[in-house]
Amino acid sequence: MGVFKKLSWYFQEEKKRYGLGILFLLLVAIVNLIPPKVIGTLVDSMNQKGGIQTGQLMSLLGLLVFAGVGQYVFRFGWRNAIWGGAAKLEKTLRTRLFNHFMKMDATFYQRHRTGDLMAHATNDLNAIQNVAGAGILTLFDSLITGTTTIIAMIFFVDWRLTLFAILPMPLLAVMARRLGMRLHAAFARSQAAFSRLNDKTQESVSGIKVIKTFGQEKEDTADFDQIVDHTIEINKKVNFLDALFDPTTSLIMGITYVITIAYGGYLVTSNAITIGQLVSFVSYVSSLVWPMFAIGRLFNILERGNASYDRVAELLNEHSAIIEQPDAIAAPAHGDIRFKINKFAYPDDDHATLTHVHFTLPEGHTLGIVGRVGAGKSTIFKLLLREFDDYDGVIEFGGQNIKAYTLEALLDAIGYVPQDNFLFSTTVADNIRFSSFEKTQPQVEDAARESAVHNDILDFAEGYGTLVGERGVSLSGGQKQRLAIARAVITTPELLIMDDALSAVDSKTEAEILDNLRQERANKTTIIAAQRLSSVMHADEILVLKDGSVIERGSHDELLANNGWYAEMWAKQELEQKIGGETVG
Ligand SMILES: Nc1ncnc2c1ncn2[C@@H]1O[C@H](COP(=O)(O)OP(=O)(O)OP(=O)(O)O)[C@@H](O)[C@H]1O
Repeated sequence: MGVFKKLSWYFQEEKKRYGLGILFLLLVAIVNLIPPKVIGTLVDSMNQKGGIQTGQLMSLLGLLVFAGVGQYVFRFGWRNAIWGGAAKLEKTLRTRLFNHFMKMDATFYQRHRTGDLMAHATNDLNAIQNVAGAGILTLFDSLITGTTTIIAMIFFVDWRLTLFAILPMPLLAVMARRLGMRLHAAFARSQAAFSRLNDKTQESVSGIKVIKTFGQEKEDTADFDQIVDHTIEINKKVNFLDALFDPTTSLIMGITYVITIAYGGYLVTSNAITIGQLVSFVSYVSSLVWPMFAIGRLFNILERGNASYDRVAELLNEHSAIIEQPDAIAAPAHGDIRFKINKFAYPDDDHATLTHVHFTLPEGHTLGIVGRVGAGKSTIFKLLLREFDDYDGVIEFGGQNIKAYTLEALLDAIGYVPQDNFLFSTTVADNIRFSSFEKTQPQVEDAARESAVHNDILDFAEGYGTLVGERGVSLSGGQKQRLAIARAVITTPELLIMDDALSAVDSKTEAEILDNLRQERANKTTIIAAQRLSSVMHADEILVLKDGSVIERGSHDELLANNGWYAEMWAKQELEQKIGGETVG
């Protein structure tokens, strides 16, 4: 019952709706008492000498029609109120959870796996919704129907018969609870097996090219079959337990009917009750099956809901480490960038990823950052984007600490092209105007021209209207990178960050894009991280990073004259270019 208390804020908010729902449940329970009573009276009247009078028959039939119509209306009423309340709760929690996910920082996503977060957003919310729907229904319906039926049995028939007849009923609740628990555990295993099967299917389908290239079809199919067998085995257990419900209910109800007929028959023969009353009683007994059964089910619904509520509440209680100051600057950031990091280590990592990385980037200048894989280039960007706040040092944008801005003001000023691009399942045009949907088609096309992807887009079957992403056409790595650049440059950001964003385009296209950027962004600041040195050779300053520290810095010419790592790498890449090889890092 604890989960009802935890959800009391919601029931409080929706007390009118739930009050109405419960009132309708009560009305349904009351009209439900009419048909058995009417049938009993009919039997008794037909048993009388001279049979039933037409007038009496008509009024009894009228009562039955009234009960039928009443049930129709009141059932609609409670369904509307209670199921509607449950759906509204799910929507409220879903929106809250989604907004929370949006607010959380990078460490949160490092702590929680995407699959788990998705499970919370689907299964857990479903279980909580069930408490506000089926939970409330089963609780009140079983209480109301159970009580009104027992009262009717006592008043309309006989209290002793009632007492004997309901004796086996608690067994029904116990059975529903115990079987329910076992079924729940089996169901959880079945869900886990199903997730595994899902993962496997997704992995095999998306990795089909690799599987075929390596001739692993047989092995993969065998692996798949094994997982399918395992899933079926577990589901058999679920079906077995599920199949026990009906026969067990029938058995317990059978015992109840035997007691009712035996003792009720005795009461009829001893003239304590009439035949009609016994007929009514049998009908009332069958109305008690559901309430008893429901009480057993209720515990399972509440238990699942409770565990799910705790998991969701725990997630919602986590706070982002990135906190905006109450008086944060909301005006978009612009101006020089001063990056002065003495030390930064990722959370839960003792080892410093950046040490003494200092640079000043005047507004309108371009900075190049090069270095081997894992040198710390992307980490610099993560700090600029305020994905992590916990470092020794300071980062300023336009003379203000970046932590002094609202996140929106900071991020609006930055156009970021990450290493791994993500395209949404929508049109090419909408992917480009992702951060600002008000951009017009000509603006979208300008951005595409600037990133040298316009002609490629015109070659697609439906041009800018072509669907990309999961359900769309497959794009080459270079096309994806250029679309990501277009998405970043369309807002003409104060600071453009390109994190190895040209690695998949050929040298000619790279030169074209860099040339466009120099022209279009003459007064704007740009930072380019790259493995290929030709991407940064025109930068005003280039930093060479090694193990998170700056080991060389200067312009392209200065670095060549320096004869260090940069000069050596340049010579190597020049040679590769000449012999037509690929870039190495
Ligand atoms: N979220 C993280 N948590 C812990 N360590 C991380 C995290 N991200 C990166 N690292 C580590 O920090 C170091 C620097 O990584 P970073 O991605 O900044 O390098 P990089 O120079 O951008 O390399 P690449 O060109 O491959 O992206 C690496 O050793 C990496 O393993």
